[in-house]
Amino acid sequence: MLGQASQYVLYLPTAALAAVALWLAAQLVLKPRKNSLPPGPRRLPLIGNALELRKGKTMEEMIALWWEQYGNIVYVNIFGREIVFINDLGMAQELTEKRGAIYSDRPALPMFELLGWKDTLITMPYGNQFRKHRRMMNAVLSEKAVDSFGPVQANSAILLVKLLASDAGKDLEVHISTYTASTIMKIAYGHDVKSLEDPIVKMSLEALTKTLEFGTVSTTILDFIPALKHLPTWAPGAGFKRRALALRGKVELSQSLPYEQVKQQIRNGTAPECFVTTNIQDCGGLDNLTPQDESDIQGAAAALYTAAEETTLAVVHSFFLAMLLNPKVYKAAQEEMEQVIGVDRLPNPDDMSSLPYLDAVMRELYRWTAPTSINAPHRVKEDDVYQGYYIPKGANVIVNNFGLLQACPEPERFLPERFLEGTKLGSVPTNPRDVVFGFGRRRCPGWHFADRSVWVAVAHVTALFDIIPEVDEKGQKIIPPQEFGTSNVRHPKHFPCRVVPRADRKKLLEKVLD
Ligand code: HEM
Repeated sequence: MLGQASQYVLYLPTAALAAVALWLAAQLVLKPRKNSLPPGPRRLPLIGNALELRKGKTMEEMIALWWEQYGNIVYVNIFGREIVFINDLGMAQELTEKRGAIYSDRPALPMFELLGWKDTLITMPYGNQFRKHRRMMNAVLSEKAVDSFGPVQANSAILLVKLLASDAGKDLEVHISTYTASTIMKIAYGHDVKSLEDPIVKMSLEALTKTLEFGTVSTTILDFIPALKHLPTWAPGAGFKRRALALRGKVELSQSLPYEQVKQQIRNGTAPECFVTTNIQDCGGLDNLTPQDESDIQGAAAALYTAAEETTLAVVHSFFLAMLLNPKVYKAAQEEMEQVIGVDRLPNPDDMSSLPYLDAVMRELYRWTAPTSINAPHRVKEDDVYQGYYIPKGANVIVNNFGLLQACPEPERFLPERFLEGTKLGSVPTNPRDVVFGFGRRRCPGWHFADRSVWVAVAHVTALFDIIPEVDEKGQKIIPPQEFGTSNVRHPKHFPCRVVPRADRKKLLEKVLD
């Protein structure tokens, strides 16, 4: 008979084998290997799927192709940058909300940094500084706080009405842009804006639009091959760097100049109440500001304008196109407004809940426009497993907002009825705001404010104006095509139209213009 100790010796190889088997099983179950990455196009060594990008004209087209071929979760690797595209609302919410602790980071955005955007929430990694900026923003942009902006938004709406009445909407985009700038500049810096010729707005707008020309955030050449930022400016292929550095001075000035203006006003005792003054006071006043406080307040204020301008413009501009192409819808919205608030006063946000048809128009507007067709990337902080798929640490999870909002019958048609009767809704969520403003802990902090701004503009226009086709030299109506650009924020392409006072609202309009 063997002693106890010898028995253990005999069992050792078996135990070791069992341990190895268990370890292997655990690796397979808990940490699926690379071959269980989500489906996606076949990758080539080093360049991964870079050649795939030739197949579609835009990122949206590429994603649509992959979606069709591989399903709701697609893995793509471009020069080592791992991207997981999500084409399903439930998946998007599960990952970014329920697993928000690890799905709320942003990837480094070297092109943004090269361009001089600093301490801006939009590109900030998930961490303490992120939480500080979200807190600063929530203090002024929460649903409750936004209630207090009623007078600012009403004044900006009057400015929009005046501009539209001045030239029958000939410079439509300029007027909407002025409207957006006037609300956000007032809130951020207490700065009154009457036109886009305002020097601060002019500079900020140029910095923003030229930045967007560099490509969709996180999908520029530099985002895929960050090492390219070290190319000397004279090198062939370094054109992007020369252009970026040429713009950098303007980007930096667009952040510092309005901020310095408020500081000067504080010194003079003339500072208006606004985001910058409130935050300087919260830090104990000018004398107690640390350099990091200064950089944070400056960056956060600039982010307000940067994030608000193009997005709000895109949605309000799309409203004009939608109403021009769908006169019956517009007529129905006007009739509802007439029945509910009459003809003697202008609508205000207190009327929102009494105008269900207009609300359905707003929902369809967000769906149809899909202003942020590709959501901003959420970087994964740790390896994860989702539905058996391995999601590697560092991957960028990008939700295909456009795809989610197109998942209904006749997606190209503007049909507010979808949201009233639930018909032709397909798998589009009943509130497209749950998609267009993003997800989880990175969801747009300005969304209450943005939604109000869009509603106030849309309601004022509906109350006072008709939107009719322009005519050509032969007197024929020009019906523009339903076309959108391909930039980061989805805008309608320029289209002609006339915005004329409603015949039976002239008195009210005169009162407004007085
Ligand atoms: C219709 C207009 C707007 C749309 C469609 C929109 C949409 C979005 C989306 C999709 C994101 C990314 C969310 C994510 O990563 O999941 C975002 C982020 C952001 N938005 Fe908006 N937005 C709008 C207006 C505004 C306004 C008016 C403000 C400020 C007053 C604002 C401030 C921001 C900021 C600061 C971020 C960055 C948040 C972060 O990274 O944590 N946005 N927005």
